[in-house]
Amino acid sequence: MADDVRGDMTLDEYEFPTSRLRRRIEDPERTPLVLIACGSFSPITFLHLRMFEMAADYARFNTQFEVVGAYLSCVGDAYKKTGLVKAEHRINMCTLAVQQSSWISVDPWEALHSEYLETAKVLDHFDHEINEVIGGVETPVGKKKCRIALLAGADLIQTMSTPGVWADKDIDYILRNFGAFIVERTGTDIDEALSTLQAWKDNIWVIQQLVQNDISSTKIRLFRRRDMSIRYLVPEQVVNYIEMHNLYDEDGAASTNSDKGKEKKAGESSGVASSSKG
Ligand SMILES: Nc1ncnc2c1ncn2[C@@H]1O[C@H](COP(=O)(O)OP(=O)(O)OP(=O)(O)O)[C@@H](O)[C@H]1O
Ligand SMILES: O=C(O)c1ccc[n+]([C@@H]2O[C@H](COP(=O)([O-])O)[C@@H](O)[C@H]2O)c1
Repeated sequence: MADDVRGDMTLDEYEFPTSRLRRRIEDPERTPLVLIACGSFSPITFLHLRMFEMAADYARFNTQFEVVGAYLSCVGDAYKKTGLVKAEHRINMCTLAVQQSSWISVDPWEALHSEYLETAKVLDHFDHEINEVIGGVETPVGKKKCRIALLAGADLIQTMSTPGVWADKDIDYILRNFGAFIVERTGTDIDEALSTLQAWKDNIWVIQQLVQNDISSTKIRLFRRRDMSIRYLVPEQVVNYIEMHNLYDEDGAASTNSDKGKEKKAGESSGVASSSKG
């Protein structure tokens, strides 16, 4: 049965989405892996979706893991980041974006909370639902617990070495118990980003982008404000949703916070020509 995931649902109506989670693996040598991408997704882009495919290929060719599922978890409105539209819209856009995927799900649990939830708590939630409630996955040698791992871009892991962004105990907790698959990102020096995280290097897997893709949600928002096309940068259903709800347009009515201040920086780096609107 399809999962019921709607941006306007409440926590009381929430059920953990399981329809795209594979319940069995055939190779007894492999460890089942579930990838969790945490972020704003304001809006979700094709690069966010590509991250899952890149990580699955990486895991298959370079590790003993076997991917059995993946989740997008949108941060809640309390995060108050620049350009964040309401969680309701972000959940709906993510749900539309993964409609064609057989293995990527959207879990609205984090975003349905009115208070901010640290990523360590979000990963605990997945561990609880998948390994305690469901009990892991079947293998020819009995049930195995899944490895739950964070999937993130290099910029996110870099924030772990920026003082004051993450609690030290959370970095240790996440990288010791879960680990992270990190996708290279233009503009972030991966060696520098990892230099302070050497204690957990065995739990950090770095994925090269073989086709460099520098899409960012910031640029999508910027294009919208300048009345430029965002088609083929985000899934078609997401384009339609953004247009139907007038998201990321000039007045930013649906936003939890404004994008002011980010526009110039993003415009400079993306080579976007100034328009009369910009
Ligand atoms: N072009 C990219 N290359 C690698 N990782 C990316 C890229 N775009 C986003 N990510 C990763 O996707 C995750 C979710 O990111 P997020 O929602 O913040 O997107 P973003 O495009 O970075 O957003 P914004 O532009 O609003 O800061 C993060 O781990 C981020 O590092
Ligand atoms: O748990 C933390 O302390 C923590 C500190 C910084 C960032 N995060 C998470 O990292 C993600 C960053 O998303 P973004 O859009 O700011 O790149 C988002 O899911 C945040 O909740 C989490």
